[in-house]
Amino acid sequence: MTDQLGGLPLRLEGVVHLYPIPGGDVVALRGVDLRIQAGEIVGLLGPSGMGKSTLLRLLAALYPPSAGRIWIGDTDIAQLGPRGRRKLRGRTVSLVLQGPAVNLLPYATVEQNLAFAARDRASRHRVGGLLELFGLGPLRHRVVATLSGGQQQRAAIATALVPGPRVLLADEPTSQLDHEARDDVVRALFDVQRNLGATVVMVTHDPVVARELPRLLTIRDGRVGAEGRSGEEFAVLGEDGTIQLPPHVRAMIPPHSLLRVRVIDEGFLLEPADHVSDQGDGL
Ligand SMILES: Nc1ncnc2c1ncn2[C@@H]1O[C@H](COP(=O)(O)OP(=O)(O)OP(=O)(O)O)[C@@H](O)[C@H]1O
Repeated sequence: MTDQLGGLPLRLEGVVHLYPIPGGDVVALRGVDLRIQAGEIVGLLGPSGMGKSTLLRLLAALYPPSAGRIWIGDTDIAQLGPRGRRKLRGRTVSLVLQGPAVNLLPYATVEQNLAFAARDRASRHRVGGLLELFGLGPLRHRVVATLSGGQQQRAAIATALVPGPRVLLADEPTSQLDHEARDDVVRALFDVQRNLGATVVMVTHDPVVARELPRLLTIRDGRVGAEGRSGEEFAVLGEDGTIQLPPHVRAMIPPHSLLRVRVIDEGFLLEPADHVSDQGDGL
């Protein structure tokens, strides 16, 4: 048995992140507002290059945001120095990077990998339970490099959990896996949430994995553009009142069009001003 880890809530307000490059900055995130409850499991979706991995790396306290606030529980990462962030990474938050092999020592056994991640008595105590929880007991003496991709990924998740983090972050944990291995890894991530109680945030491109998740955040143009719950997609109203229209609606109207916001009994309508008739017919 493995003790409950107990998840922490995450809160982001106005998070902006720039990467300085010669000749200018790349704006990876341009105002992310987001709340994730303690013990939730959430997916980050979105087109390539829209900021998903940046968001995950900021949550992992790898570096501070260029602007904005990121709370993990009661701790604002933006206020921490390198030492504080390192401490948080070691104990409170764990990141499983894309490609299971990069998270593990390939020529050590599964058990040795977990044991190396144990820094104190409590985490050493966790190793046996994690091997059991992720079906790694029979593989404990196998050298990591001899395992399949799915087995390596389960070992990477178990290793990330040894320090007892309360938030687990995973960057495309099922990429490069066959269907069976993918399903095993998804089950393992649900175990982290359900059995250990940790908060889980994962980036995924896989629609099958996305369908399993109760909450999906779509990152578009460096913001949370949309949110899916129980198969239905919603636009998200930012703290500053902005919303992103869904791509199929954006395709109907050119950028910089004027939109009229009309309050009606049931809510409101957005009307492209060019197409509004004298009678005021909307979209
Ligand atoms: N270290 C870096 N230096 C400069 N630019 C970067 C760096 N890392 C990311 N970027 C840029 O920041 C933007 C967001 O990148 P990010 O990797 O967060 O997107 P992503 O949504 O995770 O993409 P993918 O799905 O392809 O992994 C992109 O324009 C990317 O080129």
